[in-house]
Amino acid sequence: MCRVIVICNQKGGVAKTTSTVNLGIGLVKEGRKVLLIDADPQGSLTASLGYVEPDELKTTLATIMMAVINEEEIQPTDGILHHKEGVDLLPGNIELSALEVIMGNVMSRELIMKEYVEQLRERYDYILIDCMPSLGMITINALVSADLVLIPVQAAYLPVKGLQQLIKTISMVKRRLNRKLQIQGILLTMVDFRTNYAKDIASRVHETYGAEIEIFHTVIPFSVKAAEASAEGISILTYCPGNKVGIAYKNLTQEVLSYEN
Ligand SMILES: Nc1ncnc2c1ncn2[C@@H]1O[C@H](COP(=O)(O)OP(=O)(O)OP(=O)(O)O)[C@@H](O)[C@H]1O
Repeated sequence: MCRVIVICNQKGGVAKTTSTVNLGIGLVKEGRKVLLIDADPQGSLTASLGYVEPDELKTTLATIMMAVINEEEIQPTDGILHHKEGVDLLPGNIELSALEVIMGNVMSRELIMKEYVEQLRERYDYILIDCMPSLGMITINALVSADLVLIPVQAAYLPVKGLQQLIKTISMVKRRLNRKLQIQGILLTMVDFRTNYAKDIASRVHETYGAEIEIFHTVIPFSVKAAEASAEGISILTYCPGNKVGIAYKNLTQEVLSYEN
């Protein structure tokens, strides 16, 4: 059974892309077939897997969604790239911004991505969708396509307001468009264990949301190696396997796998 996980938070720079890459490749290393979809016009997921000029790619999530809108014939594998670490990637680029505007006039516009993702379910064990930092129509499409939402939260400020908006949007999508949608958990990222502040934020997230939402036991520490790995176009699991961030993503992978049972 394929599981579609959306990595989502409308706050920018909270490690959505880093978590998509390292959880995705972590799952590949555990023998799962994984597709990553870049649903961010910045194309950071695409770039951090080594395709450093996302805007030059011909077939991307935007062109595929446009083909669905125009009812053109597409093969499910069109545009999918194979990364050297064994993960597949449907790239994304700036054309997603234009698409978001065009979609304003399209009938059943929330369902476009789902129509495509459904065709891919039989080919993969996991499909991870990396969202842009906004709750616009592309992100809504990702939530409608998904089974689970993973919410990275940077332990650097108290994210209460932003998270409430996100949780409200997820509940609305669940009520109106995708009844099976579940929040898999909040993932605390970039935690600097040397500071009391980070520890304080972590415990306040537990106090505020712990009763309502799962919080992953795994916490992702802060390390500059995370940025170095993405500049090399590979996961931190391969770039620096013994690094604390790599170890944390391996633990996160095990937690995600434990939901298979
Ligand atoms: N554990 C970590 N320790 C230190 N730096 C990190 C860590 N995880 C990610 N980063 C860095 O933080 C920055 C933001 O991370 P990332 O791009 O994954 O966030 P994002 O939520 O996807 O951003 P956006 O909202 O712009 O799409 C990047 O420079 C990344 O390399």
